[in-house]
Amino acid sequence: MIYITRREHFNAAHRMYRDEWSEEKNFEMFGKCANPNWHGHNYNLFVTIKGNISYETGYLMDLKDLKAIILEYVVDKLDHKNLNKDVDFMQGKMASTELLCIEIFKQLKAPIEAFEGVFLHSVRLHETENNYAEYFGE
Ligand SMILES: Nc1nc2c(c(=O)[nH]1)N=C([C@H](O)[C@H](O)COP(=O)(O)OP(=O)(O)OP(=O)(O)O)CN2
Ligand SMILES: [Zn+2]
Repeated sequence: MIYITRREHFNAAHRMYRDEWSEEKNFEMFGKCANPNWHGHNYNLFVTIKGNISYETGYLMDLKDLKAIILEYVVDKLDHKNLNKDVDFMQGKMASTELLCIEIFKQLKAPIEAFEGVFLHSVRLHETENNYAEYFGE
């Protein structure tokens, strides 16, 4: 069993708030992240797959194929978008690092695992230099 990781990058805007809460309650819970003026992050995404190497190619999976999947199913949907409004798989969800990380994992699992013998191990999402979430599936 070998693990290999591909890093991708996207920029996105968001705001932490709940519509049904008052402005005061949102600020109490989320502080500056509730500011009605949206703010953005430069997200770094690390996708780790696992499986057995083909000794013919030396590859677990061609990283060009992994890149294409991440771009099609995740990055193209998130880059330069508003996470609260524009992203189909984030509709009705809080735009936190944790939930975004879980949803990205769900987006990637099937297309990656369509490759024989390849499994999605984890998704790690860095929101800032200091904060990241990591999800290994259920
Ligand atoms: N559990 C979570 N807590 C917070 C999240 C999150 O997704 N999950 N997100 C935020 C905000 O998005 C916020 O914008 C983070 O930015 P910031 O506070 O500037 O980031 P840093 O922690 O890296 O900066 P410091 O200077 O260390 O505050 C907040 N919380
Ligand atoms: Zn933020």
